[in-house]
Amino acid sequence: MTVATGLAVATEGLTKRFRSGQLAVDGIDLRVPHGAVYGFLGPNGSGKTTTIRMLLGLLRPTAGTASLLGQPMPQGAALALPRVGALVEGPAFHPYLSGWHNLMRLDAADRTARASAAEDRVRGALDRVGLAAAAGKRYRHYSLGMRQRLGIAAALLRPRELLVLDEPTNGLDPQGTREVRGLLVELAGAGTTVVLSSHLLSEVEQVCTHVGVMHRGRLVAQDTLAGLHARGASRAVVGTPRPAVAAAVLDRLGLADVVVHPPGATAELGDHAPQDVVAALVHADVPVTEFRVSGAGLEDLFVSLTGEGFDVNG
Ligand SMILES: Nc1ncnc2c1ncn2[C@@H]1O[C@H](COP(=O)(O)OP(=O)(O)OP(=O)(O)O)[C@@H](O)[C@H]1O
Repeated sequence: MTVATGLAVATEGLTKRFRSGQLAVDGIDLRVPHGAVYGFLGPNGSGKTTTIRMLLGLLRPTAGTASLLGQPMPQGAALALPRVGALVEGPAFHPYLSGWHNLMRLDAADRTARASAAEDRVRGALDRVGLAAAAGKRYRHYSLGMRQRLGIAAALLRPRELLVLDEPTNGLDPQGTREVRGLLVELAGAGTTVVLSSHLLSEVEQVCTHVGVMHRGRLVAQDTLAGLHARGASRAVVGTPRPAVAAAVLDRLGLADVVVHPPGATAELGDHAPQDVVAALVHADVPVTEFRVSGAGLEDLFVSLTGEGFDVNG
């Protein structure tokens, strides 16, 4: 049952079908290496939150397995979760208490933490998320961004090996967004593995080393950011009335991911020189009406993977 792994997060065939019949997560194999900042990217409703809830043991999978820091979930929750900081739909903060007192309450609930150092921990966590000046303000008077940052502060009350954050910059103003992103980069620099879900391609591009792309419950791509850039940057696009023959030529040349796409075919160009590809097509009597190397980058790649545009703001 244990997922044998040296990975910070790993799943095998992780699946969730809700009682309503909705297949929210459909057999995904996540691979998050230690030290990665993993962007879990996908449009709203693609299954990110459901996956994260399963990873944290908050929701039982219908099928498949998940492991967190080498522990099978949910069975190994007691061993794994103290090493994991999570932000998922915010912890239950008390509206009439200040940020400071809310964190003191959460800290007191952690029996493994030394009580005499509680004030230092809370001060440190509020400082890190830029809420020191608002520490005395009641939670109900916090803006959405401040609430989000308090949630992250709660996740940082003790040193964590892994942070799992569901849309951590959602609802933040540009300044708050920059602060949270900076904080994530800083934490990652100190060795913390970070998994963050986002529907913002630009956010994932800015802070992540690895990316998993969700679409309708399926993980349609998973790679390093550099690897995805390479895939997005260099596809050969051939226009021809003989797409099947063209595809066979591309395949024979060793191009990866050959797709027949009438009226033409496309494939990953990889290291191949465009002129060699054109020469081989012509040599094989493929009438080439168009040849180009698509270099439109990640956004186009994601559109081609998911059939949907991504929100590129933020
Ligand atoms: N408790 C539930 N019961 C039934 N269906 C659910 C439940 N929770 C989520 N879903 C459905 O599962 C699908 C995936 O939802 P999920 O919240 O995981 O997506 P998401 O990618 O996190 O999107 P968002 O960013 O909007 O939260 C959606 O179609 C959603 O309506």
